[in-house]
Amino acid sequence: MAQLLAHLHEHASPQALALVLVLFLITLRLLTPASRTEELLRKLPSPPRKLPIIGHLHLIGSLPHISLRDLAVRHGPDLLLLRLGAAPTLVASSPRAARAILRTHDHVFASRPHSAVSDVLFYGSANVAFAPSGEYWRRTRKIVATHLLSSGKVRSFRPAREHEVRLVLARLKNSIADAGTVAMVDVTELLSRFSHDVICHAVLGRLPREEGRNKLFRELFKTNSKLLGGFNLEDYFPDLERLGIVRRVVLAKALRHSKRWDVLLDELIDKHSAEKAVTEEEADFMDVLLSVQHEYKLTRDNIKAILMDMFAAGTDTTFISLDYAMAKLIRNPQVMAKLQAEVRSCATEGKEMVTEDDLSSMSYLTAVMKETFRLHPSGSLLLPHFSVAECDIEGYTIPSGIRVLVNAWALGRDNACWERAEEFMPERFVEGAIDAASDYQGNDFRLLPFGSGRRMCPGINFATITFKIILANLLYHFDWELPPGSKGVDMAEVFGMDVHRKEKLLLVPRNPVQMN
Ligand code: HEM
Repeated sequence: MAQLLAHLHEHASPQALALVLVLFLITLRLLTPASRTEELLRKLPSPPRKLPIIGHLHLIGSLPHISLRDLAVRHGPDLLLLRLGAAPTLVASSPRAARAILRTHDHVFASRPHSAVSDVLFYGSANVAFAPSGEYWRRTRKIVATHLLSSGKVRSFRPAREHEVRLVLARLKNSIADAGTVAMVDVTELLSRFSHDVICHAVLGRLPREEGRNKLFRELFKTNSKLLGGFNLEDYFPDLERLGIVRRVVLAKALRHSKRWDVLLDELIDKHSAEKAVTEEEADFMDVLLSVQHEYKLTRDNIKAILMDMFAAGTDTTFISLDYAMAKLIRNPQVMAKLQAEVRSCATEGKEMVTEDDLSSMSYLTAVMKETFRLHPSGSLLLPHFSVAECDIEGYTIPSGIRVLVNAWALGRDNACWERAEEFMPERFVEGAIDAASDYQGNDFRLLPFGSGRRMCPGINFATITFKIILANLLYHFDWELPPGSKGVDMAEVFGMDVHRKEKLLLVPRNPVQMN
């Protein structure tokens, strides 16, 4: 069969190839008797209009977090089973269901489904984020949580973050000086570059900053996101992978791309190994990983996969949240004014910049951040989880081997959980308000931008301090407006690896008239 498909791929039209695949999959399905898994799945709430082969895939639009919320409202508000191709996928859309999956039965759902693209990009899914649960994942997660992203290590990167903030401020001041009249700034690009540079600094900070290296990382990472975020046929039709042509056809691009990463990471590891030892405070992520390599039995490929994870998990997520925050502030001038007043009140005369010491007294800044996470969690469906045993939830038995999505986006907008759920209202989180006690640390199952439980994001401290320090400084130093003639901020979204705004955020920064 594999040979036949390879032959067809060379010589036949795409339509003929598709027809052969469809016939093959139908035959395979008809020949397979209904299993216990299938019997359990049939009891779960599921939308009608399932089509042969593709199942419910046609019901998932270009913005899956929205389609899934709408399907849940109609057919399964807590749990909903979808047949996405050959991959049964359970969607949790209520705080109760999210709690059952991420807390009560966390040990059952803490694995990840297999992804052929991730296998290629991350040296056999040897990164933390896509590794299946088990001894390797526990070991690498421990390294990341205790050595790279512990609160002490995150604090030690304070000079690096403040350095990157200063570079952004200098760039903005130059744009204003150069423009003479109105300096239009691509804020989306500015924030994306900042988030990447902060991670590059943390990962490789000890090496001299080479011209163009961070840009190369940004380019490489963009392709990663496209490859991981796209519709990967083999994730929904695992039979195709077993036929062997997937590797040759579908994954060819991922293979070529992974070679570029491999060369770059090898070069950087060699440079680090050649340098003499550094103190604990000076050590960047690469130093730390090399220093624990033997203790944790890491191969060179393991180290590369973990390093790539830092870029993959830590850059777009942070910049997308910042981009939404700025967009929301522009659309809500009274919130912008209130936040700006708080940030500026911390400034003593002639203060060069807001520092991380100042942030602890800015409670409204924290409220704005929470509200941004509530409405726009960049990982709208978290990362997919995977069940490794049977377990009972809400009167249903969920079989082993099922993909599970938690719709964090839907939780944050649930009218039954939040007052005026669709409104950007940071006031809900300030002291004395109804949701003041709510946090994003995985304890409030209405607000899960970082997930909860064993697979919860280990980068929360890194992400939130990065978010606050740049936002506070952007508002401290500049007043922000839409460019003349602009019709407003377009909030249209695109779904990829993360959900993000489609259009660039173009704004005009102005030096404030007077600062108190
Ligand atoms: C605003 C920024 C961020 C958001 C919204 C975010 C969100 C998330 C989410 C939703 C998950 C998946 C949780 C699950 O599957 O249940 C995750 C996993 C992860 N994040 Fe973050 N993240 C952010 C920043 C970061 C940063 C800065 C880093 C590291 C530098 C990081 C490292 C990771 C890693 C390694 C995982 C995989 C954990 C595992 O599978 O065990 N994240 N993040």
